[in-house]
Amino acid sequence: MRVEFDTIAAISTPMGEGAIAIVRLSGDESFSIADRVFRGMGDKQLQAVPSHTIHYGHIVDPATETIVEEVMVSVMRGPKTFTREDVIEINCHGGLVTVNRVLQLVLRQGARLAEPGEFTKRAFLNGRIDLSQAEAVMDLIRAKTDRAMNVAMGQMEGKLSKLVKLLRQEILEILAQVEVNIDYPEYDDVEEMTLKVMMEKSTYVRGQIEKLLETSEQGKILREGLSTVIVGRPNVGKSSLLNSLVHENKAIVTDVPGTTRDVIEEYVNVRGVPLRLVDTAGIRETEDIVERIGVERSRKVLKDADLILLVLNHSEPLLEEDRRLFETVNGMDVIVIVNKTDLERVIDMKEVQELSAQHRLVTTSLLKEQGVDELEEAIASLFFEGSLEAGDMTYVSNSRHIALLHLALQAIEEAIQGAEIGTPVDMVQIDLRRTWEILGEIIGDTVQESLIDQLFSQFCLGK
Ligand SMILES: Nc1nc2c(c(=O)[nH]1)N(C=O)[C@@H](CNc1ccc(C(=O)N[C@@H](CCC(=O)O)C(=O)O)cc1)CN2
Ligand SMILES: Nc1nc2c(ncn2[C@@H]2O[C@H](COP(=O)(O)OP(=O)(O)OP(=O)(O)O)[C@@H](O)[C@H]2O)c(=O)[nH]1
Ligand SMILES: [Mg+2]
Repeated sequence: MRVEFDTIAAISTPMGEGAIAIVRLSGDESFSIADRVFRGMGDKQLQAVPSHTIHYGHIVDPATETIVEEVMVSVMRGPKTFTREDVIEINCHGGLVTVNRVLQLVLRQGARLAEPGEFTKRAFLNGRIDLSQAEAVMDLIRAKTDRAMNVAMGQMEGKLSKLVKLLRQEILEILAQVEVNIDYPEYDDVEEMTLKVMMEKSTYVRGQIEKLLETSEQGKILREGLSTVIVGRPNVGKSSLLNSLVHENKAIVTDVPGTTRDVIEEYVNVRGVPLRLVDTAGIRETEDIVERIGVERSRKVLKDADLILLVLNHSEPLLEEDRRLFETVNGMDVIVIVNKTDLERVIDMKEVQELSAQHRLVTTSLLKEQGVDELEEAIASLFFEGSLEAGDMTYVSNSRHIALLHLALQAIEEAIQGAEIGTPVDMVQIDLRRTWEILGEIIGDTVQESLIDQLFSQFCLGK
C-alpha cells in the first residue's frame, strides 16, 4: 500500500561541497514539475521516457526560458524507487548558487521543500523499510568507521528487524496457546501444556533480549566512537602516539615540551574500534591545573573518557606527576604505554608494573614505530575480546532501541515470574502482550505518529 502525499524537493548532497549536487524530488507531481523546467534534446518529455534512465539537458526558468544550469536528470518511476514514489534527481554542477536556483525553480512549480528525513520517512510510510531500518540509514550517514558502517548496514538490511519479528512471533505462539487454555479450561493437561510452552518460549525470548542488550554497549561505541584521552607528562610522546594511531601526521611533534597547546581531536579506526582520540595540552600540566583550575576540572575531563592512554617516558625516572596520573585514572580502562624504548632505560619498570597492576601495559618506540601493533591489539581486545570478528552478530546501537529492549526485558521477566508463582495464565497474558507491543515499537509496528515525526526530523535535510 502506498500513501498519497504531495511532492517534495530538497538538495540531497552536502551544501557547498563536491563537484556535483543533486536536487531530488519525490511524489506524484515530480515528473510534471521536472518537465516544466527541463529542456532536453529535441522535445523530450521526462514523463514519457523509460523509467530508470538518465537524461542530459538544461534547467530553465520557464518564465523567461533563460538557462540556469546544465544537468543530468534521473527519472525513476515508482514503486521501484527509494520512496516508492515517482522520483526525479537533477544532477547539477555543484556550487551553492545554481543548485539553490534549481531548487527554487522546482519549488515555484509546485513542489514543497522537504523536511529533514522526509524522503526516508516516506520510504518508511510507504512500507519499503521499517523503522529500525530507517534509523539505520541515519546511523549510516554518521558512521565513522567501516565496522560501525557494517553494523548500520546490517540493521538496514533488517537484521535487527528480523530478530525482533522472530521474538514477536514466539510471543504470539505463547498467546495462541493461552487462548487454547482459556477455551478449554476443563482439561488439566492443557493448563500444564500452556505453562510449559509459556516458560520455554518466554525464557528463550528473555535470553535473546538479554543477548541483544549485551551488544548495545559495543553498539554505542561503534556509533559514537570510544572517547579516548591521551595523558602524560610533557614530551613523553603523546602527539607522536596520536599520529601513529592515525597513521598520518595530524599533531605537531617537536622536542620542545609543551608543544601541544590546543586539544586535538581525531577519529581513528583501530582494528575496527572507532576511537575519538583526544591529545590534550590541559591534562598534561597536572600540577598547573591543580593550581589554576583545580583538581575537579581535570578529573572531569578524564572521567568522561572511555579509555585512557597513559604515556610514560622510558628514558626518564618516574616522577611524582606520573604517579599522580595513575591515581587519577584509578578504576578506569587504562592502557599504560612506556614509550621511547629505543633510548636507554632510566624508568623503574618494577614500579611501573606495580602501578599498572590493574591495567594493560605495552612498551613502544614510536620513533622507530615499534610496539604500535601490540598497542592496537590491546585496544581492540580490551573492548571486543575479538568477538566482533565473528561478524554475524546483530548489534544494537540505537538508544531508542536499547531503551525499548530494556522495557521489553522487564515485561517478559514479569511474565516469567508470574508463570512461576502460578499467576492465572490470563494475567500472564497481559505481560506477554505488553512485551509484544514494546518489541513492535522497535520496528515501528506499534509506534505513535508523534514519535515517528520526531525521529525523522533528526535526519539531515534532503535525506
Ligand atoms: N542518487 C541517489 N543515490 C542514492 C540514494 C538516492 O536516493 N539517490 N539513496 C537513498 O538513500 C541510497 C540508495 N538507496 C536506495 C534504496 C532503494 C532504492 C529502490 O529503488 N528500491 C526499489 C527496488 C529497485 C529495483 O529493483 O531496481 C524497491 O525497493 O522497490 C533506491 C535507492 C544511496 N544512494
Ligand atoms: N627517541 C624517541 N623519541 C621519541 C619517541 N616518541 C616521541 N619521541 C620524540 O619526543 C619528542 C616529543 O614528542 P611529542 O609527541 O611531541 O610529545 P608530547 O607528549 O606530545 O609533547 P607535548 O605536546 O609537548 O606535551 C619529539 O621530539 C619526538 O620525536 C620515541 O619512541 N623515541
Ligand atoms: Mg604534544
